[in-house]
Amino acid sequence: MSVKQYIHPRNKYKQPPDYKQLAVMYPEFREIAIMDFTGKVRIDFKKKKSLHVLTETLLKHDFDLHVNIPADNLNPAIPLRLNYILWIEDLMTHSKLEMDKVTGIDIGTGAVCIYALLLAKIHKCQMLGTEVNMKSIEHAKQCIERNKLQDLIKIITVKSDRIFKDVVQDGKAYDFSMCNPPFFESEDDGFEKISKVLPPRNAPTGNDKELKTEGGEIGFVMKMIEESVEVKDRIKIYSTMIGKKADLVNLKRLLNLKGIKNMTWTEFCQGHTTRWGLAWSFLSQNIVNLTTAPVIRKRGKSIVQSLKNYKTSIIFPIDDKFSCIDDIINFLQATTKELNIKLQDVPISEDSFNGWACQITARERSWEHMRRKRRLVQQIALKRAKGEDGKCTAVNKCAEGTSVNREEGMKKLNEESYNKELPDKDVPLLVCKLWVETGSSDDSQNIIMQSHEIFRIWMVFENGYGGLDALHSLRQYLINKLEIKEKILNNQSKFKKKIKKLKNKKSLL
Ligand SMILES: C[S@@+](CC[C@H](N)C(=O)[O-])C[C@H]1O[C@@H](n2cnc3c(N)ncnc32)[C@H](O)[C@@H]1O
Repeated sequence: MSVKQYIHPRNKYKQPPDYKQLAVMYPEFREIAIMDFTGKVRIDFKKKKSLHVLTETLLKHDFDLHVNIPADNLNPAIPLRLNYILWIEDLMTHSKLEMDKVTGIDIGTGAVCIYALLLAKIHKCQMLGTEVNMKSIEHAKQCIERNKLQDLIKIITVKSDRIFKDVVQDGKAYDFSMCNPPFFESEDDGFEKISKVLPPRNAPTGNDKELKTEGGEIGFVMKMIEESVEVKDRIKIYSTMIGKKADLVNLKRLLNLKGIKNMTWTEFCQGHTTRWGLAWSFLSQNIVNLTTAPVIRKRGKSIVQSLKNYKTSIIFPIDDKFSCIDDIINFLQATTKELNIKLQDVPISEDSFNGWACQITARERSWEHMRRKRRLVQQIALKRAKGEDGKCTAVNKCAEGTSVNREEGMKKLNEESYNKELPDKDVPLLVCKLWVETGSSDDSQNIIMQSHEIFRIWMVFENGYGGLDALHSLRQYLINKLEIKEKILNNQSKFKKKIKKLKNKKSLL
């Protein structure tokens, strides 16, 4: 499957640029173009100069923008920048805002103020670029003047320990903010780190000042989120690009911790690199609902599907009660604690699974006791109610002694099942892994274009004398406790048939 299929559908670089045509039209491009013996024109991506010339040529050819990228500055690769801009367009349209009327902020606009230039040129957006580096600011201003976009773009200098506070102090409101944050920790040598892992496909570009920040990318975006809580809806939609999937997962958790549920994320796929976009808003979902905004997410086969052990799942739609993975994690942690089930987090490699995993070990069918306990309490309440009506005094008598009877009953019940269930106290009843992930309700698609999101809790059997029967009974308990019986999207008839078949063969327990 081509990587290009995940690029935004309106991104013109879905089709690679025609290098031959560019070489014919632009002498500076001709200088870096290489023609092979078949007559095919290519460029050397390992040369910094070639990357800069390619970007300058594409800006000129496709957008009528005239810039020169300083030799020691970051090369703003256009297909990625365009993917981000197209997502901003989607978010604005989804929020019923017209692109030619919106005002945006580009945090850390850089020496070429690339996002501001493109948005002003394509849509006539009013843009404010913020920057800490004086040299970049000077160069960005030259780019704006050269392209006669002074009426649409303004650049301001900000202090390096602030993100929005210097920007919105004049009381002005903005429709969106965007940012390509500095990626590396101040202490890191990012380039060295990258080149140690992989021989780079493209020459690294950019200097320490524009690429490094205290706390790295995650530190920068955390500060952005903190400040956004103060600035609130003076910016309608906050957004940022993210370079590492692990950072995306942690930042989504931070938003959730702050109670910011009106959020979304997407993938920017172009060629060999993937980046992510995260957006959030403090506006009510009646005004701007990011949770239903268009997104592009590669389906990617999660590693759970390739696991050999028997597995079943609970699939249900995301709603207000369970709106993000953290809600499910909290639910599972609380429920297993209540049931005296051991739960241990399972570390997972960041690229193979976009979710959370744990291993649980149950020594007894504590969930069944819970169920019986609940039924008993319900029965007692019913009996009491009948007694209060005066219709059933005999039962009422029985209800008077309920607490004693109930405790005794439960003790007996526990003893009975303990003796029955634990043939060897060292062998657990059930060990299984739980994998929690989000996905789309339409499994037939490779790309998720709209966030009709669902939760999938995979239950993967590991061992235990309770066998698949225990796994299935715990699954049922979780469904009841989640109160999703009516909403569940996968029915278990196949599973039940399989259990029945296995039981008949006496291969269970
Ligand atoms: C990775 S570069 C992105 C440049 C450009 N936006 C792009 O996408 O090519 C990050 C930029 O953020 C700037 N920067 C760092 N801290 C900042 C802050 N607190 N406020 C605004 N800009 C900052 C850096 O100087 C650098 O130019």
